[in-house]
Amino acid sequence: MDFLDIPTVLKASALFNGMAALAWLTLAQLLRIAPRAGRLMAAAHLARVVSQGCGDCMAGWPLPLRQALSEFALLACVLLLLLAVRRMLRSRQRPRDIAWIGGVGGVALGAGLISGVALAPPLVSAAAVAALGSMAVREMWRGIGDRLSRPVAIGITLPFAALALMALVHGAELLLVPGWEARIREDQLPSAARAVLWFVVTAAITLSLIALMIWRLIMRIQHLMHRDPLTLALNRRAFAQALADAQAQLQRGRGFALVMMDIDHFKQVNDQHGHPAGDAALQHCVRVWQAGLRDVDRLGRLGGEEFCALLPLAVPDDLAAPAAVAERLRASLAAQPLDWQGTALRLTASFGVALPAVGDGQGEVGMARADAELYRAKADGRNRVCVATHLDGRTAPP
Ligand SMILES: Nc1nc2c(ncn2[C@@H]2O[C@H](COP(=O)(O)OP(=O)(O)OP(=O)(O)O)[C@@H](O)[C@H]2O)c(=O)[nH]1
Repeated sequence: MDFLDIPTVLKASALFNGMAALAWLTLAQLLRIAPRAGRLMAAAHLARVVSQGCGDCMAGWPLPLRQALSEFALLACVLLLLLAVRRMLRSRQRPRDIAWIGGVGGVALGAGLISGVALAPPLVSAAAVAALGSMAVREMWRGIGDRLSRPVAIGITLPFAALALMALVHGAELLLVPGWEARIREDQLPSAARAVLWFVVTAAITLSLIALMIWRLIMRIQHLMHRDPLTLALNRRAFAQALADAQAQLQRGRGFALVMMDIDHFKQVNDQHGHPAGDAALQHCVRVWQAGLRDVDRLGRLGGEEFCALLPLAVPDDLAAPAAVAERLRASLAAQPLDWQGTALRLTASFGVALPAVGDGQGEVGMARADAELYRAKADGRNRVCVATHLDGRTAPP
């Protein structure tokens, strides 16, 4: 690479990392987009600048000081990067493992620098970067592997795999290729090709994190579009879409049931305890019901205190299964009063269960039948489940 000299590459890399840190800070502080992950990424980029000797602004500094700063900054950079990945993926994993690797790596680095064995610090750094890089690959894959298309997930994960691999290869060459110790002692710069490769990997990692952030934003927007803001159940429009999709599946033999539910005497909660208590009651009911439903079930808020659950069925015509689910939901709500400012508010709800009709594009027939059963449950005294008596919803609506 005759057209590129190493100091130029290092300066370009320092400039890129400085600007990337500024961009992440702007996103985090001014726009409040992924603020914690953004701050961690900004710190990681600044650590990267230090690890590369800030372009060549440390040129006049004593070699041991430069080496110590560079190795510790590289370790810090990769630690911060992994923390940022976890924040971006909203991982609940505690950072204890990262703290351990950071602590052990830091002590080993310190010992290596003090020992005067020239190969020790870069070897420790390479091992730590390889370990942290592979952790990032594993976590990235766990977080997005089955939520994004395969090529996109591979593309986003690849730079972290490249980081781990390059650190491994560097560790191996330190051990196996003669002459490295002398090069480190004489403070020889890496080749231009090597410097460019590291620069490209750093830039690719930044792009991966940006892609992750955009994906998170899209997920957030979709969440806001599809969810009722108070209870986080599906909103009416999203539920209608889920129902239309389920109706389409019904043609292919995949059955489902509708469970319409309505909180009993909800107006009294508002009237006696105030609107905030009513809001808390709605949230409480959804919490209790969601806990009793499976991941494949969809719970939607149709409006006010009326909800509907769509339950995919293993056996298409089996009304007994959704009836049992509705009974369980009824019983669990009745058994778990809401604690409202020290007062136990006993809440109950009425349920109507029905099967959908084939060929009913938007599912209106099934909804009407479940609604009729709900009406019956209210009329029969509330806090009960009523199930459509005519089981064959496919051919003859009642
Ligand atoms: N706090 C709160 N109240 C709401 C919300 N949406 C609707 N409501 C109230 O829900 C109440 C519904 O009352 P009704 O339709 O009379 O039903 P109910 O009192 O539950 O009586 P039954 O259904 O017959 O048992 C009304 O007072 C609405 O103002 C909301 O988002 N928050």
